[in-house]
Amino acid sequence: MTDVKWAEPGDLAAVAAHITQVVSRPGPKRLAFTGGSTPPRVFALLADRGLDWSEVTIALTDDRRVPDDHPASNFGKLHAALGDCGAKFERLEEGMDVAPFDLVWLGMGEDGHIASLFPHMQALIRPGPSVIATTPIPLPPEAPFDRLSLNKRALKATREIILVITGNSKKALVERVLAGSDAYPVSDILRGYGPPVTIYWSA
Ligand SMILES: O=C1O[C@H](COP(=O)(O)O)[C@@H](O)[C@H](O)[C@H]1O
Repeated sequence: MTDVKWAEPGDLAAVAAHITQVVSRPGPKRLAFTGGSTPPRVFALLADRGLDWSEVTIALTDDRRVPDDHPASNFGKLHAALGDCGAKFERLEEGMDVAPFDLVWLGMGEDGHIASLFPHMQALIRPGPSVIATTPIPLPPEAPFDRLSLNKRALKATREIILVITGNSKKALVERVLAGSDAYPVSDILRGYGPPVTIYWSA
């Protein structure tokens, strides 16, 4: 069973501190960052820290299939905040395989989706590749786009996962999963076999 622990409830500074620790380890590091609305707030904290990113490769767990300059582009937001930091950026391309990570940072939607693995979706499942095309059903009104996503195997190929959630309803969903619900995409991350997970929650 996965080793899951809750971080002390706090703000997103604790998430930035966790990522800082990983970035500050000696040697090459591979990080996968989530999409959604929370990351830019953490990117802003990281950008202010003067970290040495020269041995860091940053990938995304998922993205919307939109141009980089579209407001819904996860890559666009990542690049706007950290594009000059010195890290190498690895773009998601359908059908590609990715090397294992040191840290995978996941967010979670109100429906329990992680990356762009939704409870109901069309996904092109092919043997092998880590990056798959997905289409949520129904398309969420706030981001009605086809997606690219790391599959679960790639998300779990990491030394550790941090799951960063905000709000009481997402906290309640995670508590249901930890109490035994297998109904959500996040269930397998928290209750299947895989790397240790630290959950960061803030109101
Ligand atoms: O659409 C997405 O949103 C979720 C939740 O992100 P939030 O920061 O807006 O709560 C995210 O986990 C996922 O990667 C992304 O595709």
